[in-house]
Amino acid sequence: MPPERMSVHQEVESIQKHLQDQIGAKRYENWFGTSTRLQVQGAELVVYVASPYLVKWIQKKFGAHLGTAAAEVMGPSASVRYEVGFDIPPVVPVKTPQAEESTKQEQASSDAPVQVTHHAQPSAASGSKNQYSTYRATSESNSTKKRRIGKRSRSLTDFVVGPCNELAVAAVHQVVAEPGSVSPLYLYASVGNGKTHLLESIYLRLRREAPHLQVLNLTAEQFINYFTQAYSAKTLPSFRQKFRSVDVLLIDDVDFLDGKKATQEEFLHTIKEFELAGKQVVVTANRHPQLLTKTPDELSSRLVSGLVCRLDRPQLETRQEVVRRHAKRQGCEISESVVGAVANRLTGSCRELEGAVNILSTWSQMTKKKVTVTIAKKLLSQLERDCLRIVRLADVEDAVCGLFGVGEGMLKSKTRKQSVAQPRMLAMYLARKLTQTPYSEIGQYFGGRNHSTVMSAEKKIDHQLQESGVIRVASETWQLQDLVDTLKDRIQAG
Ligand SMILES: Nc1ncnc2c1ncn2[C@@H]1O[C@H](COP(=O)(O)OP(=O)(O)OP(=O)(O)O)[C@@H](O)[C@H]1O
Repeated sequence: MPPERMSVHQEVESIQKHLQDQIGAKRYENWFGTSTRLQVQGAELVVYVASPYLVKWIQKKFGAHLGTAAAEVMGPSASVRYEVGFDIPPVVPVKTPQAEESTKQEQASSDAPVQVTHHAQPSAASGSKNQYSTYRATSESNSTKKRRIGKRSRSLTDFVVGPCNELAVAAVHQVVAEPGSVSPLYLYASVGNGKTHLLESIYLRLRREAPHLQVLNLTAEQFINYFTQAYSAKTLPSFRQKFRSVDVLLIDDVDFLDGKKATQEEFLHTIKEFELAGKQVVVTANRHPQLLTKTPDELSSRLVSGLVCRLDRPQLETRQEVVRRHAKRQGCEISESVVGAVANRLTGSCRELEGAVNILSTWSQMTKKKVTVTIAKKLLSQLERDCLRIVRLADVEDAVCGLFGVGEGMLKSKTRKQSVAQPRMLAMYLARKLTQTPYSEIGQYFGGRNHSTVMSAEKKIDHQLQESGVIRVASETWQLQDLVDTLKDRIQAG
């Protein structure tokens, strides 16, 4: 019988001890004291490192030691994976047997017996084995997102495909089958509809099926951080070399770059290099490249030059399947009527659906009762009441001005210049659709205009939407539907 394994906490301690013995206490303290953390996950030793530069360094200098220590403590099939993250998790928690079990279940339900950047060598075999490195950047793009370290990885098989996202999913399959063939791939959607999930799926698939490729997965905010750090430290050449030497670049939330001139320029050069080398870039955003209004034309036209796919809000069948699968993952048994009740009620995003299932599941665990349709409806109406956001006219005004770069107060001015009149018309339309405000009050708000002006704005935009029309503002032409969807999402998200 194989010897029983220690707890993960003991294993980490033991690996740390082995490392100290191999490299000496001082070097250990220097390199593994504060800027690196170790975690044991199943048969993997995960080495969390503070920056991509450090990853290379740690792999080169200590890859073999880490491999040896992992093999000694966890057994010869142990493997070592490196993760990059600003939010390095605190010292490894001691896992309870239940936690261990749930980790195993999560791993089993994930696409991957996800695999590792390189296998640990039981003997003094080397970091040179480690001819490929797959980074995973793990700090978050903005405060609204949770960090991904320790979170369930989201795989392609977990992703529910429906008419709302099938083109995007087909493109993702193409990217993993032949990296570089659809580049740049630009995926955009409103919040919670699968952008990050698809990016992570690409990362996982490539790590498993093309481990020789270097894949860099990070958020646009991290890109900015690395860039500004390199800029201040005068290490831009090394930054460029590191970023441009990877084979596949995955960047989440590129809308975050909007208006950040210096980083946009750097990003543009990065994309150009990738294009020249026939390498793959995949980016996600909350809107079409054309609606990145503070982005230079050269960059937005690069971004549309590959394939641009929208992930629409999920239709009923997709929502139902998301609910079923998430309930199953939560171990929460729900009937088809409950699935229907949730999916009919929440139409916005998959994240919303998962949140609702979490509430039902928690209720069921706490009360030890099965969720009925009546209970589900009651819990969901409480949820809706708590989350209800009241849209004000000023929210509409802010969102429209922000998107078109119209100065404060201009929508309320008398000017009839097209660059202001068109956004104003759109603002009136959105005010009518998203608030309960009467026509006369909307007219009053936007510069003391008559109620008939608001009525005609509503009618005109409705008509143009039916005709799949475009709207011209200044020298730009916009797809009206995209514009309206983007603005609605922003206003409702607050
Ligand atoms: N089609 C889908 N099938 C299954 N799960 C999905 C699908 N779309 C989204 N989800 C789930 O919904 C949650 C939110 O998705 P994700 O984080 O990818 O959203 P996002 O589009 O990146 O949102 P944000 O704009 O906030 O970054 C995740 O848990 C994800 O796994």
